[in-house]
Amino acid sequence: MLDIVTASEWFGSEFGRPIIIGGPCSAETREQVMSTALAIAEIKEVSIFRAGVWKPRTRPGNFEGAGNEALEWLAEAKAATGLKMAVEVATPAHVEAALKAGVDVLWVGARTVSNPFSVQELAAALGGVDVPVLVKNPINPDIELWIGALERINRAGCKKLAAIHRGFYPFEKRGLRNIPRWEVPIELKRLFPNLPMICDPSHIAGKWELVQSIAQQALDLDMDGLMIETHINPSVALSDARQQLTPAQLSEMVGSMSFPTSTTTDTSFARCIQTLRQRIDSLDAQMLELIAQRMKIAEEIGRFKLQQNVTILQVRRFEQILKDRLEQAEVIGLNHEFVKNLLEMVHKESILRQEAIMRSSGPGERKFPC
Ligand SMILES: O=C(O)C(=O)C[C@]1(C(=O)O)C=C[C@@H](O)C=C1
Repeated sequence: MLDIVTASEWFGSEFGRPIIIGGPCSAETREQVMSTALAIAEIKEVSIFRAGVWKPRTRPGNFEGAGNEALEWLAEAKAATGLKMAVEVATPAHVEAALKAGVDVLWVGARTVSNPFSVQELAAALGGVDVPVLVKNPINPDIELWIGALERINRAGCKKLAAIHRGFYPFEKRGLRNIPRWEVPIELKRLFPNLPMICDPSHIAGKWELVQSIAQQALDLDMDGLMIETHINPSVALSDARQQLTPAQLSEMVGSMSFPTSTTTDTSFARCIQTLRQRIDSLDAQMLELIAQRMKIAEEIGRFKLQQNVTILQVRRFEQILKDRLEQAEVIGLNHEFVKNLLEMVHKESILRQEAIMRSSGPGERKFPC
């Protein structure tokens, strides 16, 4: 369990869903921070300005952030725009410097979250701190590590918590920069329904032109906000140049997106969805009943195999099943990958049941080849 307060209580009543965070990957110069912040402040939906001050880079020799000096630029941007300021912290010294400079929101990056030692040190530094802390997912889709970081920070006394989904490391570099694996943030939402979930479509997309469709997908999946990298002139950005939007593009994007709510008071919608859900309930019940019948048959086959000393695995038969069912799937409009996964799961369960039958056979019941 996480002991958290809702996002609407973070900064007073005017603050809430969706939480839109915009700003450059890195704070590079005073001019870049000020011009980006002033332009972003014109977009009424954006309430928080983000900028990396200390940049954890994969390889040495790249721009590693402007450091403490950038905190002064952020303080100036905050005074000029009224936007809340957010920075990434990776060490207790970062936490101390950021809070001293009046930073309003801290986030913990994917690499830091991947290391419980670092998270524990950060948690100790965050003890009793009242600013919101946003916890990015770890690099690999390890939900326990993500939950562990949230718990460590929460146990230190931080109640203004949110998670950020920024996708997971792809072993092959093609298509999106990070693999979304939407099922992971969905599972986190299921486990912690009151934990705000913010999506970072910039890191998932890796290219500015793909950011909007990922952002829309996140909102359709009931995420509570977006963190979008925005730079006054992305072509000269010192980090993540390819995935940053201009403030004008951010404004257009936010204006053209749909922000669905998780529920509605419309009574005809409620009636329709209730009828449709009842049909789904009934079909699910039939589906499970059919799977149970199929398993009983697999067990019966297992008992014959035991008597005749025949192997459980029948590759040719399973291949034939896959081929036939996938042909049928295509005709009736079911996704190939989905049906293949489903059949593989069903086959695995059949095998487990037949193995249990073999294991429970008494001595002498099993023949051995002569
Ligand atoms: O046909 C069989 O021999 C079965 O035991 C059934 C079944 C299945 O579940 O479809 C299970 C295991 C075999 O590898 C092939 C198919």
